[in-house]
Amino acid sequence: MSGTGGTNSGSGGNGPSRRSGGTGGSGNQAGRGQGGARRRNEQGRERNRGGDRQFSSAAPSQRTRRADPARLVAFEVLRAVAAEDAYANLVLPASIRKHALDRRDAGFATELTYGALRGQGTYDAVLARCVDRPLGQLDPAVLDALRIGVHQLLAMRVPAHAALDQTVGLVRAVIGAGPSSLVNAVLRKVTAHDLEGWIAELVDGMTDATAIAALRHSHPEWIVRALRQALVAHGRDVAEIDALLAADNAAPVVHLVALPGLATLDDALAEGAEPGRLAPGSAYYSGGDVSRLPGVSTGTIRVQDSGSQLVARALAAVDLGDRRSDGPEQWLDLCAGPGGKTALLSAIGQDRGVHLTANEPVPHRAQLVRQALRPLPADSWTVRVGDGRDVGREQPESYDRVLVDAPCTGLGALRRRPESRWRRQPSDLVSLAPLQRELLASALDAVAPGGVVAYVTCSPHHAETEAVVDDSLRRRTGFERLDAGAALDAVSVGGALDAGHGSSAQLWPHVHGTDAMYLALIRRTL
Ligand SMILES: C[S@@+](CC[C@H](N)C(=O)[O-])C[C@H]1O[C@@H](n2cnc3c(N)ncnc32)[C@H](O)[C@@H]1O
Repeated sequence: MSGTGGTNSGSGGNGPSRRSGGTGGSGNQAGRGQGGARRRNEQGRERNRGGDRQFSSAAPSQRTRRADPARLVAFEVLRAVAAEDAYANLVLPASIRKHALDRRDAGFATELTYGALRGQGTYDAVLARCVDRPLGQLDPAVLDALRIGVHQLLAMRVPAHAALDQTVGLVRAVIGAGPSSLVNAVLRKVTAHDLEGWIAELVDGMTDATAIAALRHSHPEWIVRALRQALVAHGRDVAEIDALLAADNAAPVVHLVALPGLATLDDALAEGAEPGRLAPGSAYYSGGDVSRLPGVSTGTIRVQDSGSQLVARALAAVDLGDRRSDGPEQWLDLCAGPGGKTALLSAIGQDRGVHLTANEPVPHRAQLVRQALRPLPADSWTVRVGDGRDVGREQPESYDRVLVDAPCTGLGALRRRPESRWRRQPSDLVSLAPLQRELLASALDAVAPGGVVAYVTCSPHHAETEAVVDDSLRRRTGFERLDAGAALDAVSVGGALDAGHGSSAQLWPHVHGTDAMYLALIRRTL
Protein backbone atom coordinates (compact mmCIF):
# COMPACT_ATOMS: atom_id res chain seq x y z
CA MET A 1 0.00 0.00 0.00
CA SER A 2 1.33 3.38 -0.85
CA GLY A 3 2.05 5.84 1.91
CA THR A 4 0.89 8.79 -0.05
CA GLY A 5 -2.05 10.63 1.34
CA GLY A 6 -2.10 13.44 -1.11
CA THR A 7 -4.58 16.06 -1.80
CA ASN A 8 -6.39 17.90 -4.46
CA SER A 9 -6.90 20.68 -2.01
CA GLY A 10 -3.48 22.06 -2.71
CA SER A 11 -1.49 21.86 0.48
CA GLY A 12 2.22 21.78 0.12
CA GLY A 13 4.50 24.75 -0.02
CA ASN A 14 7.99 25.82 -0.82
CA GLY A 15 9.18 27.94 2.04
CA PRO A 16 11.63 26.81 4.70
CA SER A 17 10.38 24.70 7.57
CA ARG A 18 9.34 27.04 10.31
CA ARG A 19 9.89 24.72 13.22
CA SER A 20 12.28 22.20 14.59
CA GLY A 21 12.63 19.57 17.27
CA GLY A 22 9.77 18.70 19.54
CA THR A 23 7.96 15.43 19.50
CA GLY A 24 6.64 15.44 16.03
CA GLY A 25 3.83 17.88 16.55
CA SER A 26 2.96 20.83 14.44
CA GLY A 27 4.75 24.11 14.64
CA ASN A 28 2.06 26.18 16.29
CA GLN A 29 2.32 24.14 19.43
CA ALA A 30 4.41 25.36 22.33
CA GLY A 31 7.32 23.47 23.87
CA ARG A 32 9.57 22.56 20.94
CA GLY A 33 13.15 21.48 21.48
CA GLN A 34 15.85 23.06 19.33
CA GLY A 35 18.15 20.18 18.46
CA GLY A 36 17.68 17.02 16.39
CA ALA A 37 15.43 18.82 13.99
CA ARG A 38 12.64 16.79 12.54
CA ARG A 39 10.85 18.81 9.96
CA ARG A 40 7.91 18.41 7.73
CA ASN A 41 8.93 18.60 4.14
CA GLU A 42 7.05 20.21 1.32
CA GLN A 43 4.56 17.38 1.14
CA GLY A 44 4.03 17.71 4.87
CA ARG A 45 5.96 14.54 5.68
CA GLU A 46 8.13 14.43 8.75
CA ARG A 47 11.66 13.42 8.06
CA ASN A 48 14.97 12.78 9.83
CA ARG A 49 14.19 9.42 11.30
CA GLY A 50 17.22 9.51 13.61
CA GLY A 51 16.66 6.97 16.40
CA ASP A 52 13.31 6.04 15.03
CA ARG A 53 12.82 2.96 17.15
CA GLN A 54 13.68 4.83 20.36
CA PHE A 55 10.64 5.27 22.51
CA SER A 56 10.11 7.82 25.21
CA SER A 57 11.04 6.51 28.64
CA ALA A 58 8.26 8.58 30.16
CA ALA A 59 5.02 6.83 31.04
CA PRO A 60 2.06 7.83 28.86
CA SER A 61 0.65 9.79 31.77
CA GLN A 62 3.79 11.96 31.90
CA ARG A 63 4.05 12.64 28.20
CA THR A 64 2.54 15.47 26.26
CA ARG A 65 -1.04 16.30 27.10
CA ARG A 66 -1.43 18.47 24.08
CA ALA A 67 -2.74 17.36 20.75
CA ASP A 68 -0.56 18.27 17.81
CA PRO A 69 -2.92 20.38 15.64
CA ALA A 70 -2.13 18.47 12.44
CA ARG A 71 -2.92 15.13 14.07
CA LEU A 72 -5.95 16.67 15.73
CA VAL A 73 -7.24 17.68 12.30
CA ALA A 74 -6.80 14.11 11.02
CA PHE A 75 -8.56 12.77 14.10
CA GLU A 76 -11.46 15.21 13.74
CA VAL A 77 -11.94 14.28 10.12
CA LEU A 78 -11.84 10.54 10.80
CA ARG A 79 -14.39 11.03 13.58
CA ALA A 80 -16.68 13.06 11.33
CA VAL A 81 -16.40 10.43 8.59
CA ALA A 82 -17.20 7.59 10.98
CA ALA A 83 -19.77 9.22 13.22
CA GLU A 84 -21.50 11.67 10.90
CA ASP A 85 -21.08 10.04 7.49
CA ALA A 86 -19.11 13.12 6.46
CA TYR A 87 -16.99 13.33 3.31
CA ALA A 88 -13.31 13.73 4.13
CA ASN A 89 -12.62 16.01 1.17
CA LEU A 90 -15.27 18.44 2.44
CA VAL A 91 -14.49 18.28 6.17
CA LEU A 92 -10.72 18.38 5.89
CA PRO A 93 -10.29 21.88 4.43
CA ALA A 94 -12.67 23.30 7.05
CA SER A 95 -10.78 21.60 9.87
CA ILE A 96 -7.45 22.81 8.48
CA ARG A 97 -8.83 26.35 8.46
CA LYS A 98 -10.27 26.02 11.96
CA HIS A 99 -6.89 25.02 13.36
CA ALA A 100 -5.03 27.57 11.23
CA LEU A 101 -2.52 25.03 9.93
CA ASP A 102 0.25 26.36 7.74
CA ARG A 103 0.95 24.69 4.40
CA ARG A 104 3.33 22.09 5.74
CA ASP A 105 1.09 21.05 8.57
CA ALA A 106 -1.87 21.05 6.22
CA GLY A 107 0.07 18.69 3.95
CA PHE A 108 0.89 16.48 6.92
CA ALA A 109 -2.72 16.45 8.10
CA THR A 110 -3.93 15.66 4.59
CA GLU A 111 -1.57 12.75 4.14
CA LEU A 112 -2.43 11.43 7.58
CA THR A 113 -6.17 11.74 7.05
CA TYR A 114 -6.34 10.30 3.55
CA GLY A 115 -3.74 7.64 4.27
CA ALA A 116 -5.48 6.44 7.44
CA LEU A 117 -8.82 6.30 5.62
CA ARG A 118 -7.52 4.53 2.54
CA GLY A 119 -5.39 2.14 4.56
CA GLN A 120 -8.10 1.28 7.05
CA GLY A 121 -8.57 -2.29 5.81
CA THR A 122 -4.92 -3.22 6.14
CA TYR A 123 -4.45 -1.23 9.34
CA ASP A 124 -7.43 -2.84 11.05
CA ALA A 125 -6.02 -6.26 10.16
CA VAL A 126 -2.73 -5.23 11.79
CA LEU A 127 -4.53 -3.82 14.81
CA ALA A 128 -6.60 -6.97 15.19
CA ARG A 129 -3.31 -8.80 15.81
CA CYS A 130 -2.22 -6.27 18.42
CA VAL A 131 -5.41 -5.65 20.39
CA ASP A 132 -6.60 -8.22 22.92
CA ARG A 133 -10.29 -7.89 21.99
CA PRO A 134 -12.35 -7.58 18.81
CA LEU A 135 -11.84 -4.11 17.29
CA GLY A 136 -15.62 -3.62 17.38
CA GLN A 137 -15.44 -3.55 21.16
CA LEU A 138 -13.06 -0.57 21.20
CA ASP A 139 -14.36 2.95 21.64
CA PRO A 140 -14.65 4.08 17.96
CA ALA A 141 -12.68 7.24 18.78
CA VAL A 142 -9.82 5.14 20.16
CA LEU A 143 -9.89 2.99 17.04
CA ASP A 144 -9.62 6.09 14.85
CA ALA A 145 -6.66 7.32 16.92
CA LEU A 146 -5.00 3.92 16.55
CA ARG A 147 -5.48 4.05 12.76
CA ILE A 148 -3.81 7.46 12.75
CA GLY A 149 -0.95 5.99 14.77
CA VAL A 150 -0.58 2.96 12.48
CA HIS A 151 -0.47 5.07 9.33
CA GLN A 152 2.34 7.16 10.80
CA LEU A 153 4.26 4.06 11.87
CA LEU A 154 3.83 1.99 8.72
CA ALA A 155 3.40 4.39 5.84
CA MET A 156 4.81 7.82 6.72
CA ARG A 157 8.32 8.86 7.49
CA VAL A 158 7.47 9.76 11.04
CA PRO A 159 9.97 8.53 13.63
CA ALA A 160 8.36 5.79 15.71
CA HIS A 161 8.81 7.59 19.00
CA ALA A 162 7.16 10.71 17.60
CA ALA A 163 4.27 8.71 16.16
CA LEU A 164 3.77 7.05 19.52
CA ASP A 165 4.20 10.10 21.72
CA GLN A 166 2.02 12.30 19.60
CA THR A 167 -0.74 9.75 19.14
CA VAL A 168 -0.81 9.02 22.85
CA GLY A 169 -0.82 12.79 23.49
CA LEU A 170 -3.73 13.17 21.11
CA VAL A 171 -5.67 10.46 22.91
CA ARG A 172 -4.95 12.01 26.32
CA ALA A 173 -6.02 15.44 25.09
CA VAL A 174 -9.19 14.56 23.22
CA ILE A 175 -10.41 11.22 24.60
CA GLY A 176 -8.96 11.01 28.08
CA ALA A 177 -6.12 9.57 30.11
CA GLY A 178 -7.75 6.15 30.45
CA PRO A 179 -7.23 4.80 26.93
CA SER A 180 -3.75 6.28 26.48
CA SER A 181 -2.00 3.26 28.03
CA LEU A 182 -3.85 0.92 25.71
CA VAL A 183 -2.96 3.05 22.69
CA ASN A 184 0.65 3.19 23.81
CA ALA A 185 0.84 -0.59 24.27
CA VAL A 186 -0.89 -1.38 20.98
CA LEU A 187 1.22 0.99 18.91
CA ARG A 188 4.39 -0.44 20.45
CA LYS A 189 3.29 -3.86 19.22
CA VAL A 190 2.66 -2.39 15.76
CA THR A 191 6.32 -1.34 15.59
CA ALA A 192 7.32 -5.02 15.56
CA HIS A 193 7.21 -5.01 11.74
CA ASP A 194 7.21 -2.58 8.87
CA LEU A 195 4.26 -2.59 6.46
CA GLU A 196 5.66 -5.32 4.21
CA GLY A 197 6.50 -7.42 7.25
CA TRP A 198 2.96 -7.09 8.57
CA ILE A 199 1.43 -7.93 5.21
CA ALA A 200 3.65 -11.02 4.91
CA GLU A 201 2.53 -12.12 8.34
CA LEU A 202 -1.15 -11.41 7.68
CA VAL A 203 -1.34 -13.21 4.33
CA ASP A 204 0.69 -16.19 5.56
CA GLY A 205 -1.47 -19.26 4.94
CA MET A 206 -4.06 -17.41 2.84
CA THR A 207 -4.69 -18.85 -0.61
CA ASP A 208 -7.53 -16.77 -2.04
CA ALA A 209 -6.00 -14.23 -4.45
CA THR A 210 -8.88 -11.79 -4.02
CA ALA A 211 -8.60 -11.83 -0.23
CA ILE A 212 -4.83 -11.37 -0.40
CA ALA A 213 -5.13 -8.43 -2.82
CA ALA A 214 -7.86 -6.91 -0.65
CA LEU A 215 -5.70 -7.11 2.44
CA ARG A 216 -2.52 -5.94 0.76
CA HIS A 217 -4.15 -2.98 -0.98
CA SER A 218 -6.78 -2.16 1.62
CA HIS A 219 -9.94 -2.64 -0.45
CA PRO A 220 -13.15 -4.53 0.37
CA GLU A 221 -13.10 -7.94 -1.28
CA TRP A 222 -16.27 -7.28 -3.29
CA ILE A 223 -14.62 -4.27 -4.92
CA VAL A 224 -11.49 -6.26 -5.75
CA ARG A 225 -13.68 -8.93 -7.33
CA ALA A 226 -15.64 -6.34 -9.34
CA LEU A 227 -12.49 -4.60 -10.55
CA ARG A 228 -10.93 -7.91 -11.61
CA GLN A 229 -14.08 -8.71 -13.59
CA ALA A 230 -14.06 -5.26 -15.16
CA LEU A 231 -10.43 -5.63 -16.27
CA VAL A 232 -11.21 -8.96 -17.90
CA ALA A 233 -14.41 -7.65 -19.50
CA HIS A 234 -12.43 -4.85 -21.13
CA GLY A 235 -9.81 -7.25 -22.47
CA ARG A 236 -7.09 -6.39 -19.99
CA ASP A 237 -4.82 -8.75 -18.09
CA VAL A 238 -6.26 -9.72 -14.72
CA ALA A 239 -2.72 -9.45 -13.32
CA GLU A 240 -3.14 -5.67 -13.60
CA ILE A 241 -5.34 -5.78 -10.51
CA ASP A 242 -2.42 -5.05 -8.16
CA ALA A 243 -1.43 -1.98 -10.15
CA LEU A 244 -5.06 -0.82 -10.29
CA LEU A 245 -5.59 -1.21 -6.55
CA ALA A 246 -2.24 0.47 -5.83
CA ALA A 247 -3.31 3.41 -8.03
CA ASP A 248 -6.39 3.81 -5.82
CA ASN A 249 -4.07 4.37 -2.87
CA ALA A 250 -1.93 7.02 -4.53
CA ALA A 251 -2.70 10.70 -4.33
CA PRO A 252 -4.11 11.90 -7.66
CA VAL A 253 -2.30 14.71 -9.41
CA VAL A 254 -4.48 17.77 -9.97
CA HIS A 255 -5.60 17.99 -13.59
CA LEU A 256 -6.58 21.34 -15.06
CA VAL A 257 -8.51 22.32 -18.15
CA ALA A 258 -8.56 25.71 -19.81
CA LEU A 259 -12.07 26.31 -21.14
CA PRO A 260 -11.65 26.61 -24.93
CA GLY A 261 -11.95 30.18 -26.14
CA LEU A 262 -11.91 31.59 -22.60
CA ALA A 263 -8.46 30.83 -21.23
CA THR A 264 -5.07 29.37 -21.98
CA LEU A 265 -2.82 27.44 -19.66
CA ASP A 266 0.17 29.73 -20.24
CA ASP A 267 0.13 31.18 -16.72
CA ALA A 268 -0.34 27.77 -15.13
CA LEU A 269 2.56 26.39 -17.15
CA ALA A 270 4.69 29.36 -16.08
CA GLU A 271 3.78 28.47 -12.49
CA GLY A 272 5.13 24.95 -12.91
CA ALA A 273 2.17 23.04 -14.34
CA GLU A 274 3.03 20.41 -16.94
CA PRO A 275 1.17 20.03 -20.22
CA GLY A 276 -1.43 17.24 -20.00
CA ARG A 277 -0.42 14.10 -21.82
CA LEU A 278 -3.93 12.94 -22.72
CA ALA A 279 -6.45 15.73 -23.12
CA PRO A 280 -5.92 18.81 -25.29
CA GLY A 281 -5.85 22.09 -23.38
CA SER A 282 -5.11 20.31 -20.10
CA ALA A 283 -2.30 20.42 -17.58
CA TYR A 284 -1.10 18.60 -14.47
CA TYR A 285 -0.36 20.68 -11.41
CA SER A 286 1.38 19.60 -8.23
CA GLY A 287 2.54 23.00 -7.04
CA GLY A 288 0.15 23.38 -4.10
CA ASP A 289 -2.81 25.68 -3.75
CA VAL A 290 -4.44 25.59 -7.16
CA SER A 291 -6.82 28.44 -6.38
CA ARG A 292 -4.00 30.96 -6.60
CA LEU A 293 -3.52 30.21 -10.32
CA PRO A 294 -4.93 32.94 -12.59
CA GLY A 295 -8.14 31.73 -14.18
CA VAL A 296 -9.09 29.26 -11.47
CA SER A 297 -10.90 31.84 -9.35
CA THR A 298 -12.80 33.17 -12.38
CA GLY A 299 -13.72 29.65 -13.48
CA THR A 300 -12.10 29.79 -16.92
CA ILE A 301 -9.51 27.28 -15.76
CA ARG A 302 -11.05 24.37 -13.93
CA VAL A 303 -9.84 21.43 -11.91
CA GLN A 304 -11.09 18.42 -13.85
CA ASP A 305 -9.82 14.90 -14.27
CA SER A 306 -8.48 14.27 -17.78
CA GLY A 307 -10.84 11.31 -18.13
CA SER A 308 -13.82 13.62 -17.62
CA GLN A 309 -12.40 16.06 -20.13
CA LEU A 310 -11.93 13.32 -22.71
CA VAL A 311 -15.44 11.88 -22.50
CA ALA A 312 -16.97 15.36 -22.83
CA ARG A 313 -14.73 16.14 -25.80
CA ALA A 314 -15.54 12.78 -27.40
CA LEU A 315 -19.26 13.50 -27.28
CA ALA A 316 -18.75 17.00 -28.72
CA ALA A 317 -16.59 15.64 -31.55
CA VAL A 318 -18.91 12.92 -32.92
CA ASP A 319 -19.70 13.64 -36.56
CA LEU A 320 -23.45 14.20 -36.89
CA GLY A 321 -23.57 13.69 -40.64
CA ASP A 322 -27.14 12.36 -40.47
CA ARG A 323 -28.53 15.27 -38.51
CA ARG A 324 -31.89 16.39 -39.91
CA SER A 325 -32.00 20.00 -38.73
CA ASP A 326 -29.90 22.89 -40.07
CA GLY A 327 -30.00 25.27 -37.10
CA PRO A 328 -27.54 25.49 -34.24
CA GLU A 329 -27.23 22.27 -32.27
CA GLN A 330 -29.14 21.73 -29.03
CA TRP A 331 -27.17 19.89 -26.35
CA LEU A 332 -28.43 18.34 -23.11
CA ASP A 333 -26.44 17.45 -20.00
CA LEU A 334 -28.96 15.29 -18.17
CA CYS A 335 -27.12 14.84 -14.83
CA ALA A 336 -25.10 18.00 -14.68
CA GLY A 337 -24.23 18.77 -11.06
CA PRO A 338 -21.78 20.13 -10.06
CA GLY A 339 -21.14 21.21 -13.63
CA GLY A 340 -17.60 20.18 -14.55
CA LYS A 341 -18.45 18.57 -17.87
CA THR A 342 -21.24 21.11 -18.45
CA ALA A 343 -18.79 24.00 -18.46
CA LEU A 344 -16.39 22.25 -20.82
CA LEU A 345 -19.19 21.22 -23.19
CA SER A 346 -20.65 24.71 -23.23
CA ALA A 347 -17.27 26.25 -23.96
CA ILE A 348 -16.62 23.78 -26.78
CA GLY A 349 -20.06 24.54 -28.23
CA GLN A 350 -19.64 28.33 -28.30
CA ASP A 351 -18.16 28.70 -31.74
CA ARG A 352 -20.87 26.42 -33.16
CA GLY A 353 -23.66 28.51 -31.64
CA VAL A 354 -24.76 25.61 -29.44
CA HIS A 355 -27.42 26.00 -26.76
CA LEU A 356 -26.84 23.74 -23.77
CA THR A 357 -29.52 22.66 -21.31
CA ALA A 358 -28.04 21.44 -18.04
CA ASN A 359 -30.40 19.39 -15.89
CA GLU A 360 -29.83 18.69 -12.21
CA PRO A 361 -32.52 17.76 -9.65
CA VAL A 362 -30.68 18.79 -6.48
CA PRO A 363 -31.09 22.56 -6.05
CA HIS A 364 -27.73 23.28 -4.43
CA ARG A 365 -25.99 21.22 -7.10
CA ALA A 366 -27.95 23.07 -9.77
CA GLN A 367 -26.59 26.28 -8.25
CA LEU A 368 -23.06 24.88 -8.65
CA VAL A 369 -23.86 24.24 -12.31
CA ARG A 370 -24.91 27.89 -12.73
CA GLN A 371 -21.64 28.95 -11.10
CA ALA A 372 -19.66 26.68 -13.42
CA LEU A 373 -21.44 28.21 -16.42
CA ARG A 374 -20.97 31.80 -15.28
CA PRO A 375 -17.99 32.49 -17.62
CA LEU A 376 -20.12 31.43 -20.62
CA PRO A 377 -22.62 33.75 -22.35
CA ALA A 378 -25.90 33.59 -20.39
CA ASP A 379 -28.03 33.15 -23.52
CA SER A 380 -26.13 30.01 -24.52
CA TRP A 381 -27.24 27.84 -21.63
CA THR A 382 -30.21 27.01 -19.43
CA VAL A 383 -30.19 25.22 -16.10
CA ARG A 384 -33.23 23.00 -15.57
CA VAL A 385 -33.84 21.89 -12.00
CA GLY A 386 -35.69 18.61 -12.25
CA ASP A 387 -35.64 14.88 -12.59
CA GLY A 388 -33.77 13.80 -15.68
CA ARG A 389 -36.12 10.87 -16.08
CA ASP A 390 -38.88 13.27 -17.17
CA VAL A 391 -36.95 15.03 -19.94
CA GLY A 392 -37.35 12.36 -22.61
CA ARG A 393 -41.13 12.33 -22.18
CA GLU A 394 -41.43 16.13 -21.99
CA GLN A 395 -38.99 16.92 -24.82
CA PRO A 396 -38.82 13.92 -27.17
CA GLU A 397 -36.34 13.95 -30.06
CA SER A 398 -35.19 17.45 -29.15
CA TYR A 399 -31.44 17.30 -28.63
CA ASP A 400 -28.51 16.64 -30.93
CA ARG A 401 -26.05 15.57 -28.24
CA VAL A 402 -27.01 14.24 -24.82
CA LEU A 403 -24.65 13.47 -21.97
CA VAL A 404 -25.82 11.04 -19.30
CA ASP A 405 -23.11 11.25 -16.64
CA ALA A 406 -25.09 8.91 -14.45
CA PRO A 407 -25.15 8.76 -10.66
CA CYS A 408 -22.99 5.72 -9.88
CA THR A 409 -20.96 4.03 -7.17
CA GLY A 410 -17.84 5.99 -8.08
CA LEU A 411 -15.69 2.87 -7.91
CA GLY A 412 -13.48 4.44 -10.57
CA ALA A 413 -12.66 7.45 -8.41
CA LEU A 414 -11.72 5.78 -5.13
CA ARG A 415 -8.39 7.63 -4.98
CA ARG A 416 -10.27 10.93 -4.71
CA ARG A 417 -12.77 9.78 -2.09
CA PRO A 418 -10.71 7.96 0.52
CA GLU A 419 -13.60 6.78 2.68
CA SER A 420 -15.96 5.72 -0.10
CA ARG A 421 -14.59 2.18 -0.55
CA TRP A 422 -15.70 1.40 3.03
CA ARG A 423 -19.04 3.13 2.70
CA ARG A 424 -20.14 1.66 -0.60
CA GLN A 425 -21.99 -1.65 -0.51
CA PRO A 426 -22.90 -4.13 -3.25
CA SER A 427 -26.52 -3.20 -2.55
CA ASP A 428 -25.78 0.29 -3.92
CA LEU A 429 -25.46 -1.28 -7.34
CA VAL A 430 -28.92 -2.73 -6.97
CA SER A 431 -30.50 0.55 -5.93
CA LEU A 432 -28.72 2.58 -8.63
CA ALA A 433 -29.54 0.17 -11.45
CA PRO A 434 -33.16 1.27 -12.13
CA LEU A 435 -32.22 4.97 -11.98
CA GLN A 436 -29.34 4.48 -14.41
CA ARG A 437 -31.59 2.61 -16.84
CA GLU A 438 -34.39 5.20 -16.58
CA LEU A 439 -31.98 8.08 -17.13
CA LEU A 440 -30.48 6.43 -20.20
CA ALA A 441 -34.00 5.65 -21.48
CA SER A 442 -34.95 9.31 -21.03
CA ALA A 443 -31.83 10.38 -22.92
CA LEU A 444 -32.59 7.98 -25.77
CA ASP A 445 -36.09 9.45 -25.98
CA ALA A 446 -34.74 13.00 -25.89
CA VAL A 447 -32.13 12.62 -28.63
CA ALA A 448 -33.12 13.72 -32.13
CA PRO A 449 -32.73 11.51 -35.19
CA GLY A 450 -29.08 11.56 -36.21
CA GLY A 451 -28.09 12.72 -32.73
CA VAL A 452 -25.91 10.93 -30.22
CA VAL A 453 -26.08 10.00 -26.54
CA ALA A 454 -23.00 9.52 -24.37
CA TYR A 455 -23.54 7.24 -21.38
CA VAL A 456 -20.76 7.85 -18.86
CA THR A 457 -19.93 6.60 -15.38
CA CYS A 458 -16.92 7.06 -13.11
CA SER A 459 -17.13 3.36 -12.41
CA PRO A 460 -15.94 0.39 -14.43
CA HIS A 461 -18.42 -1.97 -12.75
CA HIS A 462 -20.24 -4.12 -15.30
CA ALA A 463 -23.60 -3.69 -13.57
CA GLU A 464 -23.62 0.09 -14.06
CA THR A 465 -21.88 0.23 -17.44
CA GLU A 466 -22.30 -2.45 -20.09
CA ALA A 467 -25.31 -4.05 -18.41
CA VAL A 468 -27.20 -0.73 -18.40
CA VAL A 469 -26.42 0.05 -22.04
CA ASP A 470 -27.17 -3.49 -23.26
CA ASP A 471 -30.49 -3.64 -21.39
CA SER A 472 -31.53 -0.18 -22.58
CA LEU A 473 -30.91 -0.96 -26.24
CA ARG A 474 -32.29 -4.50 -26.21
CA ARG A 475 -35.90 -3.39 -26.48
CA ARG A 476 -35.27 -0.52 -28.92
CA THR A 477 -34.74 -0.27 -32.61
CA GLY A 478 -33.29 2.69 -34.43
CA PHE A 479 -30.14 3.06 -32.38
CA GLU A 480 -26.56 2.00 -33.07
CA ARG A 481 -23.50 1.97 -30.88
CA LEU A 482 -20.42 3.87 -32.03
CA ASP A 483 -16.79 2.95 -31.41
CA ALA A 484 -16.22 4.86 -28.19
CA GLY A 485 -12.52 3.93 -28.00
CA ALA A 486 -11.95 5.42 -31.45
CA ALA A 487 -13.93 8.51 -30.42
CA LEU A 488 -11.67 8.97 -27.39
CA ASP A 489 -8.55 8.42 -29.48
CA ALA A 490 -9.76 11.06 -31.93
CA VAL A 491 -9.86 13.76 -29.25
CA SER A 492 -6.79 12.68 -27.28
CA VAL A 493 -3.34 14.21 -27.49
CA GLY A 494 -1.48 11.14 -28.74
CA GLY A 495 -4.40 9.53 -30.54
CA ALA A 496 -3.70 6.12 -29.01
CA LEU A 497 -5.25 5.82 -25.57
CA ASP A 498 -5.66 2.06 -25.52
CA ALA A 499 -9.08 2.50 -23.91
CA GLY A 500 -10.59 -0.40 -25.83
CA HIS A 501 -12.25 -0.75 -29.18
CA GLY A 502 -15.63 -2.05 -30.09
CA SER A 503 -18.70 -0.56 -28.56
CA SER A 504 -17.42 0.94 -25.29
CA ALA A 505 -14.30 2.50 -23.84
CA GLN A 506 -12.82 2.29 -20.38
CA LEU A 507 -10.09 4.51 -18.92
CA TRP A 508 -8.04 3.28 -15.95
CA PRO A 509 -6.13 5.00 -13.13
CA HIS A 510 -3.15 2.62 -13.41
CA VAL A 511 -2.92 2.92 -17.20
CA HIS A 512 -4.04 6.47 -17.99
CA GLY A 513 -3.64 8.24 -14.67
CA THR A 514 -7.32 9.22 -14.88
CA ASP A 515 -10.42 8.16 -13.02
CA ALA A 516 -11.83 4.90 -14.38
CA MET A 517 -14.32 6.61 -16.70
CA TYR A 518 -16.58 4.44 -18.84
CA LEU A 519 -17.99 5.75 -22.13
CA ALA A 520 -20.60 4.35 -24.52
CA LEU A 521 -21.79 6.37 -27.53
CA ILE A 522 -25.21 5.64 -29.01
CA ARG A 523 -26.57 7.20 -32.20
CA ARG A 524 -30.27 7.47 -33.07
CA THR A 525 -30.52 6.34 -36.64
CA LEU A 526 -34.29 6.65 -37.16
C1 LIG B 1 -21.84 11.75 -11.63
S1 LIG B 1 -22.69 13.15 -11.12
C2 LIG B 1 -22.53 14.21 -12.50
C3 LIG B 1 -21.20 14.94 -12.57
C4 LIG B 1 -21.21 16.06 -13.57
N1 LIG B 1 -21.57 15.62 -14.89
C5 LIG B 1 -19.89 16.79 -13.64
O1 LIG B 1 -19.08 16.51 -14.53
O2 LIG B 1 -19.64 17.63 -12.79
C6 LIG B 1 -24.35 12.66 -11.19
C7 LIG B 1 -25.36 13.73 -10.93
O3 LIG B 1 -26.64 13.19 -11.21
C8 LIG B 1 -27.56 13.79 -10.36
N2 LIG B 1 -28.81 13.01 -10.33
C9 LIG B 1 -29.25 12.16 -9.38
N3 LIG B 1 -30.48 11.73 -9.69
C10 LIG B 1 -30.83 12.29 -10.87
C11 LIG B 1 -31.98 12.28 -11.66
N4 LIG B 1 -33.05 11.54 -11.35
N5 LIG B 1 -31.98 13.02 -12.79
C12 LIG B 1 -30.92 13.75 -13.14
N6 LIG B 1 -29.80 13.82 -12.41
C13 LIG B 1 -29.74 13.10 -11.28
C14 LIG B 1 -26.82 13.86 -9.05
O4 LIG B 1 -27.42 14.83 -8.19
C15 LIG B 1 -25.43 14.26 -9.53
O5 LIG B 1 -25.28 15.64 -9.50
